Amino acid sequence: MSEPVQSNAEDFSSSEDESGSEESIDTPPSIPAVIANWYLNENLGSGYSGSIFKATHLHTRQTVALKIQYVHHECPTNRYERHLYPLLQGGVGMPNLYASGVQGAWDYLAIDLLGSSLDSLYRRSGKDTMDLRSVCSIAIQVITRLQFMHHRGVLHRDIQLGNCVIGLPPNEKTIYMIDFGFSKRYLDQYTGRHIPDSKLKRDFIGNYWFSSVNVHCRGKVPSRRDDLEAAALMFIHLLTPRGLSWTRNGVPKTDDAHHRLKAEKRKATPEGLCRGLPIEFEEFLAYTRRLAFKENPDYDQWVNRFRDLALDEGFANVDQFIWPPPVPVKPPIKTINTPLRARTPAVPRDEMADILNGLTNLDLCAKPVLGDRTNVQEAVRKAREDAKRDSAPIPAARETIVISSGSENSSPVPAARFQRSKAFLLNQLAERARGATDNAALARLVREFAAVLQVNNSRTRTLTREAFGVLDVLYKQLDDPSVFVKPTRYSFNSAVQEKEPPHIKLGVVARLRAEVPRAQSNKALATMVSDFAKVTNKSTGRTVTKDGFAFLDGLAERLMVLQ
Ligand SMILES: Nc1ncnc2c1ncn2[C@@H]1O[C@H](COP(=O)(O)OP(=O)(O)OP(=O)(O)O)[C@@H](O)[C@H]1O
Repeated sequence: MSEPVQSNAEDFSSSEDESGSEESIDTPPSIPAVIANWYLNENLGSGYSGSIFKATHLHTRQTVALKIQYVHHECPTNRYERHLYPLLQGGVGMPNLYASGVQGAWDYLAIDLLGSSLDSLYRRSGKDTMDLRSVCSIAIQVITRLQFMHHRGVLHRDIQLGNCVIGLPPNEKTIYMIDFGFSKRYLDQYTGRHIPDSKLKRDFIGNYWFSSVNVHCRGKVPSRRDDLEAAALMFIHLLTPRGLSWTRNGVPKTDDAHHRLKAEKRKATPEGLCRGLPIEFEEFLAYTRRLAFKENPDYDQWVNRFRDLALDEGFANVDQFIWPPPVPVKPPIKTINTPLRARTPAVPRDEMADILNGLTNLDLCAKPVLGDRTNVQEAVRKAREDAKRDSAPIPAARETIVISSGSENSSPVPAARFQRSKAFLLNQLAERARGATDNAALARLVREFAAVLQVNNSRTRTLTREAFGVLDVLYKQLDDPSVFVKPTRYSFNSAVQEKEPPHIKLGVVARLRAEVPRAQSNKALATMVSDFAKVTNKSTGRTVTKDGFAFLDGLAERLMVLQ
């Protein structure tokens, strides 16, 4: 899927012939059966500048991966790699280096023998996306690996799926970083100073698919932020059917094709790339792009975000990469927190016909369904009753306040009493949203929802569990009106635990506010409701901001248009 930019994988043919080459130094000799003390077994893979063999030590019988390279290769990466390995020894997911040297025409590195790369696991799965659990595990582990490498003063500079491999049993749940051929120290070994930035455009080092926009498209000097941006693109790629758009035509063969690829990569925004994905991915990519050249990334924050996302989705032991992914015990429950794309398993073609036939014969009974005009009569009658009930005055003795559409000027109510009333009102709203049969009814409910939140009392502007309940029902109705699930508690609980800087919320909510008038379908609105709930959920105090209320207004208006 991805190749280092100089690549055109070169094939060395394996042979028992140990004699040196008579030919020019441009032509590598045949690979011998033994290099130093290592007997070469099968070829595990070949990269741009060399090959990897499974190899056995002639005396100790230790088995390793032997990375060999012709000494006169134009890109002699082993020569650099052997100096980087010692800096990385001892870290989780960092291969051990057992021996290295040059024998005859061959420069070799003996490292831990590891398992399959993420690239080959993903390809062999035959699915058009990877499951969210696996991607969360990958995110947690890869960010942690980069944290370690950066802590040791080393940049990877070639993050890609082929360079992330799993261990062999018993380490098969650990992801290892390999291929430090393009790696570089970014801290001076004597002074500890960060390498300087430069205005000069430099030659590109990295890979076409995931190298950052700054490095790939603008010729900037790579730093820590670029390793993280590449990782973010890799995670998004795994969750995107058929992958990131610029990866779909294969490796560019001409300069023109390469220019087109760079233009496409440059113009892709985090929002555009992550539509329908859990908000964490978009925010992570945006975060990596905001980092300054020398800035120390907040790795822990992002590891925690991906871990919490996985917990919210009900995945256990997510720090471990388990492949193939464990089958969920229960079918996943869809809530406002459920990503739309990532949780939708790819359906094989032959199963699709059965599913469509099943849908044709589906008996929906009398259950009102948005958009299904044949079974709404009963629901319309109920809606009319609801509307009548809404406009009727509420008995004074009842412990609630009157909220009707746009009633922002309600008289102040003592806080404790209002909190109780608010919960009651929100539960009522959720109940009515559940029975809503068209977008106009939902639009009215959204306005009422905003009105309940906006009553002149600062405590009421926060999203309580009941408020999340309303958003959950709304999301369900917009996303898939034929099924209803009860709102889950964990969205509220996790909101209490998590604190995010407010600026993160503002960015997303402002975008939602700007985009809602252009939403093309109820599904698109459902995604926005989900994003709104999540970002408010994960922000300090769960406060609904001005942008948040503007978003709700826009949502109500859009629902009226999309009837
Ligand atoms: N330690 C290892 N254990 C098992 N297989 C490995 C190991 N290291 C590498 N491989 C396999 O060999 C392939 C090439 O390895 P690597 O990326 O280190 O070589 P390279 O010549 O630098 O390649 P590239 O041209 O992709 O940069 C990997 O994708 C992987 O499949």
